[in-house]
Amino acid sequence: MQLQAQLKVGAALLLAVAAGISAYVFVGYAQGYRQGARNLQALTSYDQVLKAGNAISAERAPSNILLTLDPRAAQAYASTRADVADARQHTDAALDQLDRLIRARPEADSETPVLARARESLVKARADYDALARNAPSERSPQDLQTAIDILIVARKQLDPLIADFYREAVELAPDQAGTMQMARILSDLREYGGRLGSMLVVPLSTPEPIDPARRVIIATLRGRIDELRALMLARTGPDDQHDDAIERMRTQVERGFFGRTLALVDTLTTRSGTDYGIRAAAFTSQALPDLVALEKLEDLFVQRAIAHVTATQRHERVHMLLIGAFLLAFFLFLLAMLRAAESLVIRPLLLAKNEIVALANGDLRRAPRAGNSEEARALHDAIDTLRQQHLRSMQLAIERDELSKALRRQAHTDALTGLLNRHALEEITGDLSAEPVRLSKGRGLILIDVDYFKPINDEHGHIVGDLVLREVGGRIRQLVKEPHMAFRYGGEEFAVLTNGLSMKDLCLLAEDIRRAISSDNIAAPGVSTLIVTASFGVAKGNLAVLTWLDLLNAADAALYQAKAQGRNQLVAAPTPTDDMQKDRHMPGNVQAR
Ligand SMILES: Nc1nc2c(ncn2[C@@H]2O[C@H](COP(=O)(O)OP(=O)(O)OP(=O)(O)O)[C@@H](O)[C@H]2O)c(=O)[nH]1
Repeated sequence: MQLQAQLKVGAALLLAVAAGISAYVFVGYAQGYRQGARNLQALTSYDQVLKAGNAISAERAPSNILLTLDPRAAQAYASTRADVADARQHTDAALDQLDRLIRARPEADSETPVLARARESLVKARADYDALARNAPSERSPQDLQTAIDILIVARKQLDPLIADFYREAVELAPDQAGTMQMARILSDLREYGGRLGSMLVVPLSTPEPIDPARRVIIATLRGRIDELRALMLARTGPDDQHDDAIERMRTQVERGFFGRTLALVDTLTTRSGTDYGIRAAAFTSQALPDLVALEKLEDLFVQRAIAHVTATQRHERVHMLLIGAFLLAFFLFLLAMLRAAESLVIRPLLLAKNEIVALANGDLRRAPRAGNSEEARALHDAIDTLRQQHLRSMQLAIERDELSKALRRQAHTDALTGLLNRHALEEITGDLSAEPVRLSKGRGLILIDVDYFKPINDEHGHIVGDLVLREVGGRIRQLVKEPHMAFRYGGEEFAVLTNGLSMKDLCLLAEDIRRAISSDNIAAPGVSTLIVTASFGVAKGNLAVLTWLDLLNAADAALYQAKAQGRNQLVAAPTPTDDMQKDRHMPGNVQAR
């Protein structure tokens, strides 16, 4: 597999593993987050049902005060009526909000019957209150007053199952907040029992009349219940309880107000046997109300603390989910960057290096553009450069060797004295004449030239002059022999001209030109005034009788021999089958057929 593909597969595997681990952790946090959302919903419902309960409880205070007022005392009556209207509006809003929360829950599809019953009781209680309030105080029977008060208490009681349900649900979902929520419930109960306790005194105080035994039993029961709740509250407040300044301040206020002042007043009033209570119902209610409100506030502080805790946990889970997502994204980008870096730092330089090496092997010595700045890429390119230098050197060496061998060849084929090709060169063309005869191509012709009476020149003028004569004769031959014909020094004072494509007639004309060129001019030599040499020529051409190089040489040699024999300074053409018939007609000047 290619390195690039391997890297991609590796990166994909790494990404898959990272994604798997992240997904596992992410799912954990997501579950926590969802759980947090459910906890928050449960806590919000619990908070709202407590608020609704408190609202009904709170509605009692202005309603009870209204029952103590005379409609004719218009200002006080109207003001309290407005308070009642506000309280009712507050209760309705709280119940509506609770209704909405219940409907928003996945399991609920309509208003709970509990809530419907609470609303019914409220409607009825409010109607009773309103009917009573319209009458003059003297026309309000204590019995009717108590009935209206009781119905309002019943309305509040209707919510108890809902409070219990939501409390249980909230504790189950967020057990770590159980203590806080229990505190809230205790405070809510305290607020209700405190309110009911006050309501039990409204009729005796407003009539006024002595507290009847039945009412005393109820008051004693409520008082006992309040003490129990207080004990429970104190038991729940341990040294490990979370410290919270706002809660502590409110707790102190509750201790002093509700448990101190209000309960002491209730206890004082309930121990009276006559009707001289020393305080009117409205004043009593107004005095007790802030302490009941403090209970509500303390309860709310506890619920809000639990909600804040769950919200913080949920935010924490969300931050973790975002962090995991960011990590995955960063990891993906990192892998992508690594892949790109590997491609530009490793793969591209490798591919370019491969191409460069292939080009080098094919003889392309050009430098390729460099790729990759890594030390390894540079080292690779340096190595290729070294290879290129070596390749260049060996190519130069090969060229030099080639030129040298050409020069040697030339040297081996050149006669040092005349500069003409030597006999060895001729034999390269004609082959080894002593071995198997080599067939001659038809157009070939040969002129053998032998300087006449050369020995006497040597003898008379010395070898140096003899050499000079040979050089001059060779030069005059070269002047006349052009491509494709070739001139050779055949040996000693003998020369040869090898022709190609010439007819016998042209061959003889060439030989005659050479003969005249040799003999026509004086050869200048130091110490010699007149030096004219002649030469004899034997001319032969491939024909029906001359089929091999040996035949050609023998034929030319025989013709030369004849030219010598006939007096020298002439040329003799070797006979051909056709030549026999036409010899006299075509032979130029000094030419004779043998
Ligand atoms: N200076 C010189 N003389 C050479 C060279 N090669 C051969 N010779 C001489 O050439 C002479 C050839 O003489 P011969 O073969 O007798 O021929 P000739 O004197 O030319 O007489 P014919 O060919 O019969 O006309 C010899 O004396 C050789 O020594 C050479 O390279 N330089």
